[in-house]
Order: sequence, then structure tokens, then C-alpha cells
Amino acid sequence: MITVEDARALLFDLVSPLESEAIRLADAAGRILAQDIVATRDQPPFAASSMDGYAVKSSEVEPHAMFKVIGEAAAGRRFEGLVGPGQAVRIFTGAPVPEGADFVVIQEDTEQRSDLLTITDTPGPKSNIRSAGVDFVSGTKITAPRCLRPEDVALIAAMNIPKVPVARQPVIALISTGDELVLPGETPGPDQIIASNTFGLKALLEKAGAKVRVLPIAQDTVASLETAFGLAEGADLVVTIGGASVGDYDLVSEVSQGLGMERSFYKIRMRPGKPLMAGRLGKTAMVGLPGNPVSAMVCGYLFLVPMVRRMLGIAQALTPLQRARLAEPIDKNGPREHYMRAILNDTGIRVCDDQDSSLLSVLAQANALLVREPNDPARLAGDEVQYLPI
Ligand SMILES: Nc1nc2c(c(=O)[nH]1)N[C@H]1C(S)=C(S)[C@@H](COP(=O)(O)OP(=O)(O)OC[C@H]3O[C@@H](n4cnc5c(N)ncnc54)[C@H](O)[C@@H]3O)O[C@H]1N2
Ligand code: MOO
Repeated sequence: MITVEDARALLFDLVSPLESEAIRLADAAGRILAQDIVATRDQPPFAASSMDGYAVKSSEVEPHAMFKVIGEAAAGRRFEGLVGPGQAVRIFTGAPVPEGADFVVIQEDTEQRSDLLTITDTPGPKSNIRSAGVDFVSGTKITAPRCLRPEDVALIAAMNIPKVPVARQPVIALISTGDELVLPGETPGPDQIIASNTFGLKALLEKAGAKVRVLPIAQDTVASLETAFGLAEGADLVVTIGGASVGDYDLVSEVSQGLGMERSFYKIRMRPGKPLMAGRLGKTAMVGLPGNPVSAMVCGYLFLVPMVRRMLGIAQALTPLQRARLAEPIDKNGPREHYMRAILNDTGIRVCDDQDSSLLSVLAQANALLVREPNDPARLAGDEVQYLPI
């Protein structure tokens, strides 16, 4: 059995960063920017008023000063003339500041009667003018790779860039295997359960940036599994769930190898998730997850999400572990690296009572996987431990 770290290295060898594609800016949120974006304009493109008021010469601003209002500058419609001594231009937020003016007196500090303006209150020292290019200038870069947040999208829009180069989303085919499984909404037979992993993994992988194709559940027969693998064609990564262990109906290894899968490894020294397998099926990477629901999800966090991030070209494929203090003591660990379902709150981190790998209710309560090294000794309350947030 290999370590989690070695398994990750082998899994990373199975995938590489995908090509980029140009998409509409409106669809770009959450996608990974693949090439730097460079602004070709300044924002604002002119000195603009930041307030509603009057544009004047700063040297003339003082209480009781009087001006003649000679025109108006609105956002989108500049005043074409020049502001001379003793003159003011009515101006609104976002409007270009007219030539000759270098100060905007906010309207609350003034009184206008007909075309006569009087400053009634002492204006503050701020000019209320945003200089040209104060937000960004031609040449300002947004560097790739980067997950585009809503604020990035707004910035790119302000740069007048309607199409964005992003990493293509990896396509992942998910195959659940097992005669005992039916889809949510179907009526299970007396010995059947609902395929849950499929949906948890789909959600997890989509959140990480993948496109997920959920294939029909494969029965525990060679023919059914072969059909499912056939349907997975074209995916960047095929993920099977279940049938990975040593039972008579655990056929994933046999069938995938029969289809030409070059195995990269089988079994990891970890808990849960020991019977993980991986390899290459032609150009497609393949990962066989253990069927126990918690094992499948933990493997999703530890292995599949980093693989997706690597395919998306994200430099930091691994989510860094964090540190917290134990709220309660824990027993010594066994010989496998253990990812314990745990709850982190203000009092520290504590492991959930039942660590059985079938318990989705426990996983759903947890917000952390507490990471234990093989043979880690018993730990006391207050000891520092590492965890992966989930
Ligand atoms: N003799 C041994 N038995 C087992 C070993 C072992 O080393 N020797 N390993 C155990 C471990 S650890 C795990 S994990 C499981 C993994 O088994 P499989 O990958 O073959 O999974 P299945 O047997 O198909 O299913 C296990 C369990 O999970 C349920 N399941 C499967 N798929 C789904 C799904 N999509 N949604 C919800 N639940 C699912 C399935 O019904 C089983 O209850 O093997 C141990 N056995
Ligand atoms: O490793 Mo299994 O995944 O412990 O239940």
C-alpha cells in the first residue's frame, strides 16, 4: 500500500492542464482565467466628478464666494466650454470635469438662485474629483491563473473585454456500480439502497470547477460495467464508485483492466478510502473509488478535487491543511493515515464519535477532516492538530 502523498503524485501524473477557451464575460464567474488580461483603456477615461455639485476653480473656493453658473456637465454629456474666473458649471456624479475647473463644491454647501451660485458652507479640503486612470490604466494586468470572482468579472467588464480566455472545464464521468443501488426518487427493493455518493461527488466536483456526467448505474456484471465505461468515452476522467474491494462482485478492477486500463496503483495506506485504484484508459484518467459513502467523499476531497484543480491549471492544487487545538482528547491512531470526521468551533476541534465509513449523517455534521499520521500517539485536549476544512 502506498501513502496518500505518493498516491497524489501518481494521480497528478495521470492528468495535465487542459487547453483554454474563450467564453462570454457573462459566463465567466467561477471559471479559471487562463491568460493574463491587459487593459487597453484608462478608467475613468477623464477626470470625473465624484459628487453632485458645481465645478469651479479651487483658488476661488471660500465661504460666501459667488459664481455665475454657465452650463451643465452630466454623466455621459460633458460641458464643452472653459470655466473662467468667477464661473461655475453645474456638475453631476460621474461627469467629466470641465476644462478650467479643478474643484467640485458639493451642492449641500451652496445655494443657487437663477444663474447665481453662492458658497454657503465651508467646503472640505477634498476636491471631489477622480483623476483619469485612478482605477486602472491601459496596461494594467489581471494575472492568470485565477478563479474569477464576481468582482473580477466587474473589473474585466470595466476594461471593455467581452470575451475571456479560461481553462476548459474537465469533463468527469461518474459511474456508480452495484445491484443494490437505485437513483433518488425511485422505489428501492427490500435489499436496495439509494445511490448517494454519486450526488455528493457531483456537487463536490462541480464546486471545484468540473463538468460532471452522471452515467446510469452499472450492475455488478461485466457487460453492464463495460457498457458504462463505453458511455464514459470522451471524458477527461472516469470515476467509478464501489466494486473496488476484494468481494466476488467487485468487478471494477477486472473490467477496467480488460478494457486496457494501465494500472497506476491500487490501495492506499489511509482510512477511509483504502481500496482506491487509479490508472489510464487510453487518453482518459481513471479513478476507482471505494463504495462506502464517506470513503468516496473523503477520496473526492483528497484526490479528485486536486486533480480537477490541476486540470484547470491552478498552481496550488492542494488545499493547505490548517491547525486547531483539540477540544477533547483522542486515542492513538492505527497504522494508516486517518482522516477523521471532526467538528471545529470556538472551543477547538473534536472528532465525531462514530468514524464508520458508511455514515453520511456524521459526515454531513462535520466541517473538518482531522488528519492523523500513521501510528500517531494519543493526544490530549489542547494539543495542536492538523485538519482539512470541508
Ligand atoms: N475482505 C475485505 N472486505 C472489505 C475490505 C477489505 O480490505 N477486505 N475493504 C473494506 C473497505 S475499507 C471498503 S471502503 C469497502 C469498499 O468496497 P467497494 O469499493 O468494493 O464498495 P462496494 O462493496 O461496492 O460498496 C461498499 C458499500 O458502499 C455502498 N455503496 C456503493 N456505492 C454506493 C453509492 N453510489 N451510493 C451509496 N452507497 C454506495 C454499498 O452498498 C456498500 O454498502 O470494502 C470493505 N470490504
Ligand atoms: O477504507 Mo474503507 O474506505 O475504510 O471504509
